[in-house]
Amino acid sequence: MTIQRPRLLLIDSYDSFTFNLAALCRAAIPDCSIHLIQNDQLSIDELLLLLKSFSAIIIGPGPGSPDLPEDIGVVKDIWKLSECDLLPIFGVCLGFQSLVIEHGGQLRRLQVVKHGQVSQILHNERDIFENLPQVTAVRYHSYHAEPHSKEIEPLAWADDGVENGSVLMAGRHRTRPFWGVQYHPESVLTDKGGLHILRNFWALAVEWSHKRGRCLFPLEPSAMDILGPSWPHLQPSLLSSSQTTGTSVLTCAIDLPGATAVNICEMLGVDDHKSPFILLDSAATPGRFSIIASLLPTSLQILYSVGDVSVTLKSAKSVWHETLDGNDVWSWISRFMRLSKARDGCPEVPFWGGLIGTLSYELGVDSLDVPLRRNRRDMNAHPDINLIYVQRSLVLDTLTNKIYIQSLLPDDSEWMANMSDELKKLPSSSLPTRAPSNMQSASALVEFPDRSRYIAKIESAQDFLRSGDSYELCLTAHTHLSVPSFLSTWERYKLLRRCNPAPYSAYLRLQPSTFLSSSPERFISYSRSPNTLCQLRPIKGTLRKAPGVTRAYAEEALRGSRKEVAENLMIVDLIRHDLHSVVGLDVYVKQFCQIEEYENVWQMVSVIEGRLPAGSQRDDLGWEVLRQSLPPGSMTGAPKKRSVEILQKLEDEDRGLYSGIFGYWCVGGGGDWSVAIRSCFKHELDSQDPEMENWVIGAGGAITALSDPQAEWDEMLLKLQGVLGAFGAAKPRCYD
Ligand SMILES: C=C(O[C@@H]1C=C(C(=O)O)C=C[C@H]1O)C(=O)O
Ligand SMILES: NC(=O)CC[C@H](N)C(=O)O
Repeated sequence: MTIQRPRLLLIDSYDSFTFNLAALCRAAIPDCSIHLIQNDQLSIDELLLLLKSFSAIIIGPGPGSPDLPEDIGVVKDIWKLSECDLLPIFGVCLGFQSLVIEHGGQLRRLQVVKHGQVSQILHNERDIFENLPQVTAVRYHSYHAEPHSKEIEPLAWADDGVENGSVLMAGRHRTRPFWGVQYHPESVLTDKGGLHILRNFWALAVEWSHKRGRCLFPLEPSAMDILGPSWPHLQPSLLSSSQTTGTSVLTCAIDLPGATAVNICEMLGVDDHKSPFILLDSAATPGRFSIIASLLPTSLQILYSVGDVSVTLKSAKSVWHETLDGNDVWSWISRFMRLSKARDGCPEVPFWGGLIGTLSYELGVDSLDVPLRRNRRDMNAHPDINLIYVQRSLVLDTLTNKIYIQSLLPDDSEWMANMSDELKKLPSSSLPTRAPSNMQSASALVEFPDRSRYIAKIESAQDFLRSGDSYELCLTAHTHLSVPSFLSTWERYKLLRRCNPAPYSAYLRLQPSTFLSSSPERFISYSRSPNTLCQLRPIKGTLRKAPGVTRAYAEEALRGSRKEVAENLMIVDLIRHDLHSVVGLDVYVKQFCQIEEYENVWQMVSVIEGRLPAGSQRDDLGWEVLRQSLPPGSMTGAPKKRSVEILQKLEDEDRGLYSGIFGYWCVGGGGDWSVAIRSCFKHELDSQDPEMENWVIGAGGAITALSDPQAEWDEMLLKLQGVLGAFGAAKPRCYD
């Protein structure tokens, strides 16, 4: 007799924590395989045909309300299974609420919603809580369900005191094999109420199935066609093996104490504004390497905007298009990088050559299947993908003062020797950047977001949080600047670098867009294969630096604040989900809510890492995680899809390059991308007047139910302030 592996059906209601639940199930139920469907993917009749092949169903959390068909989908009908179709079911949050209300219970709104809040769970140590004395668990909910019939047996509660009184936290059906919890067993801060509960559920489920004599049928090929492969899985398109062939990277390292990225750029002719220029600048710690491209007239630029059926390729002399032939742009870029694979670069240098540039926020919105605003192409839109293939580069290690001169071109030793000679002639430091004396008189016309409008948007965001549609929303707005163009974009970048030096600074002149960054936030970095390690570093929690605001003060104000930790936790859980969806099980939180110091602010930063099982060969794993994780969770809120839909309505215009990402994918396989915040950008055609330039600065912050609208407005201005300095502008006094 063959022993069947347990097989779970996980129903997702478009949540951003679903793969965390899948990982928890794998840990609790050894060797189980998990098939995931969306709650609107199959009708109940289609689902009934598949159920005999599953050991149990897990119903995940989600935005919205369990009594709205568009939010709950097929889950509503699952509770009505006939005796012969019956199987064990476990519901989490939205799934639990549905269980209770479909068995006579009442759905109610919490008076004080709980998003990312940790509660003590009181229970009677029975059933799924057997052998569990203490449970502290994370809650993400705006509704709660009260059992009004004998059918549901309550198993656990949270005592919310005057806020909400006693709130049901778990229950089971008295006669049918249905269980559920209101809290989130899969959250990283849920202690004991996660793994043990799932294990206890599984023991009870096995016992019930055994008594019933229920046996598991194999999954037929037709069912596999509907369900797709089980999780975790490697998509075949991503199973490319690591090549040992490919271009050989030429590297020459020289010691140049005193050399700066600014000096090197100026030596390379950054002030010639007719051609593109690229600097990824580690202008502050923890940044270490600064990358400067030495571009050629033949350097290839790759441009794409959502909806295009081809990729536009450009060099100084020509423009041509390559059709996507029904494939998506992501696989086009993956293929490009596979064909550009290189070897033998210096292992300690993160970038040997490869793609550098920007990906817009809307590219991510589109990949979530959320509709974009109409007519976005009528304006001088920035391309959604704007990358340059860099074949010659200089990488400055700011720690050792070594410069690596690198080329992917064959027989390029003459260029390398000349470059080395030129670099040795550089003065040993650059002159300090000063604001030009006429800066104030020719200062910028600044159009700030309207305060009362922004506050009204914060309040509507909070309505969406109270109605259960989102747990956190990162609301943002653009500030538009019109400035006389007497200062070159490079001079402006140097001012920004001086006002707000940051680890992910950048000067990217990628026609038609010029993008200047002083970002503190890494989105994702991924190491070279094999055993690619992906790291994401979301920031949530911002505090202005001021006299008396010491590290100890910032620790207390950020790490000691329930509101700030909740904001950060929600994004940590969201990113764990994004990573689990691609890499499978090996995802962990390396750092939780640490305080980091930047030029003008203290920030609270978490670090989440994920790795494929040893031996897996996936050259584009990092790219796949990047693609699945856009837009960055710290810029959307959670659950991501519903939050982005809400933000599309609340915000007035496309975010464009702001909130997207910028960085590189190296021909050796690694990559490093940052979140495009504390930055500004302009389009080369956006001013009718050649004497004027129009710049955009985006800024915003995460709104939660605990947010104070005035404080959120101030936080948005604080983030704006660091960039306004590069324009000789300041926020209006009347806003203080
Ligand atoms: C939205 C911005 O920043 C984001 C929001 C943060 C917060 O809410 O504390 C911190 C860093 C970013 O993820 C911005 O800088 O414009
Ligand atoms: N996390 C959840 O599943 C939340 C369920 C529901 N949207 C609520 O807010 O109550």
